[in-house]
Amino acid sequence: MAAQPRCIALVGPAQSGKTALLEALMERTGSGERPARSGDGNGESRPHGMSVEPSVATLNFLGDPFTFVDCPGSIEFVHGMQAVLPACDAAVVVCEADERKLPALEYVLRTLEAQGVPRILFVNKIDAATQSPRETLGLLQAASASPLLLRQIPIWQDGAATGFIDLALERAFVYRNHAPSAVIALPEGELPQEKEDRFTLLERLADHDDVLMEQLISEIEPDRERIFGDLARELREGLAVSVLIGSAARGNGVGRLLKALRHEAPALAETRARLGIPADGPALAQVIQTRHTGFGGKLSIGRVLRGAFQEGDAVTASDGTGARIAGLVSLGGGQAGRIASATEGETVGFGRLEGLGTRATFAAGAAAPPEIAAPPPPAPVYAAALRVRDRKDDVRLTSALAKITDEDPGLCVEQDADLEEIRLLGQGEMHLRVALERLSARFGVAVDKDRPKVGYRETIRSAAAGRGRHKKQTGGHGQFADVQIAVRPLPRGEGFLFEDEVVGGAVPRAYIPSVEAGARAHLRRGPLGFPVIDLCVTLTDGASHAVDSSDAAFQAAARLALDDALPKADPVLLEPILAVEIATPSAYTAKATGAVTGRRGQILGFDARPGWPGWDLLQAQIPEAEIWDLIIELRSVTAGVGSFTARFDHRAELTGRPADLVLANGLARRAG
Ligand SMILES: Nc1nc2c(ncn2[C@@H]2O[C@H](COP(=O)(O)OP(=O)(O)OP(=O)(O)O)[C@@H](O)[C@H]2O)c(=O)[nH]1
Repeated sequence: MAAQPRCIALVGPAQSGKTALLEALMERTGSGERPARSGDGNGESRPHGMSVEPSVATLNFLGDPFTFVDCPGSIEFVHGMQAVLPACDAAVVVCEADERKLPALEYVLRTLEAQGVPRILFVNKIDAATQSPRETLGLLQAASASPLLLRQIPIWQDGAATGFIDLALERAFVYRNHAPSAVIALPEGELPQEKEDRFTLLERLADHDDVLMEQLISEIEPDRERIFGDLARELREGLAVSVLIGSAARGNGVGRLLKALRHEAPALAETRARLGIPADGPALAQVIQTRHTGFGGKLSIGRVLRGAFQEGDAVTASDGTGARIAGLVSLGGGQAGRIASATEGETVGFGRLEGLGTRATFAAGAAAPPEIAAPPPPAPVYAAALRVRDRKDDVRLTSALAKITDEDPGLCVEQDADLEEIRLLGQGEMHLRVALERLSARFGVAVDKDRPKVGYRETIRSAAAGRGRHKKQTGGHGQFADVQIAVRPLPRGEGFLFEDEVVGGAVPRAYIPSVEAGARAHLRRGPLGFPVIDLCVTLTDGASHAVDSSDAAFQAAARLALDDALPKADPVLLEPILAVEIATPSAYTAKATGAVTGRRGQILGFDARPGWPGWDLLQAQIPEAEIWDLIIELRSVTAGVGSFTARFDHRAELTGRPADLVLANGLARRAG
């Protein structure tokens, strides 16, 4: 029986060569075609020179089937990896000997460590390396909680790596571009280094293997089986991380990587154990990605973690949602096309699982399976207000947005009824740009984006009185109402209060609600141009006319009375202040603090970030008006990895120059 397909994630910092590695893997295994990418069709060139979503390819190596999922590395798209990881058997972390990318590498490794995903490090771009692997390892170790095990060392000739020695195998290879490396005799000159590095590797393995420790002490040569057995166990148990070297661009080191995965990567049974899934039970899968084609077809990419699914099977997700598999398709690797069933371990496309999103766990039958935990999507850090170019597209925009947010859990949509604004929120400027390109290319909805508006309010700082007299004598029925009010400030957050202190029926009972309604409506726009809040309006006196008074007349008089009172009550702008939590490597905390204070923000304190050694969590308050591009500055001062979450906290008075600017902008907008 053929082995069950393994599913391996390719992850790592931006531009480290994950896509190049996937292409090299496919080339090496003769799986010709480029990996399938989202709905835009196979082999789409990458318009922005980076991966913006996971792409999946299946291939066969020496009879063993593999699915590789090439995950984006750029910080604005890296969240695409989160939903992929739980269902994978292992991850290959593609990285470089580049100190500047260390925080990004650490971010990826912390994520894998937190989820307990077994991992191998592939140090790429050995063709351009200038450091010895030991130096590289010293650098990279800082990013990994588990010890790194150097398993290969390069053979140098005239400053370039021309081959490598595999320390576990004790065999030397010479690189051949885009072809398997050829075995050569261990070069004499490399022997002392090889002995030293191999001993270091074995010593590390002996930390968890007493027999091996005995053998090393007694200078008995351990057999290969034991060494490979230990390497496989350490990978599975996360005790250590093997480090392989190579060049994806030249196809060097790719065969050894495949062999390591073939022999050492955990099989599905172990992945199930990691996820707490019993071996027995109905067929079970998890959705790692969702794709919508422009023509209404939804494809959920899922890994089968138990059993097998057939086309037409009824399934139930862990939240109880039921669906039917409309069709099954294989992914990439040249054989993309309809298939009748999906077997255990395979990663395939499930057609039309309506109501099931990325991360959904689903099982065959009517019973809801327990959910496989996947980390929640990242909180949005950048927003844009959307404006359709053609008003006719308003309705289509809503359904297209629903589809792109279904595909990409890092995106979300917010409707602000007050400000009459639809906002798209995501992980950064480029993330939103790509999303809008998708809206236009795939759903034919052309959209422009603006900086989101800020929900300013206004209030009053002192008490004042006002009078409104509405009187119209036209033809037959006249209109008459006279209203006297007092306004006074209320504590922040209390909103609006209406009191009636009229005595002796100066305003008839029936018209008191009219005064309140008129006041409420009028307060939607105060003297500064914004909704007025945190004030009490008291009806103190008034007058009516037996024939000419009406609900409308009293509402009009209430408005006039407010127009009289509010400007005398010392109106002031209120701006929303957000409670912000910033996560950053401690080395950049001081710079992150600077980004807060430079935005009229206030630092409340900071702490160590739980589970992230070497990181801080900074608590701050920042005005909403200043936060829209905070992420851009934050990333630029934290080697790209700083992030934040924000929520509304309170409103604060805004005075002086920033207030003048808001008011001037408001006037300019009103003028046209
Ligand atoms: N010198 C050298 N360059 C490489 C190697 N592998 C990849 N590159 C280059 O590194 C750049 C990034 O490669 P990609 O494969 O696109 O990187 P990626 O990790 O998929 O990028 P993202 O998914 O956007 O993070 C490209 O310019 C590649 O040509 C390698 O082995 N050696």
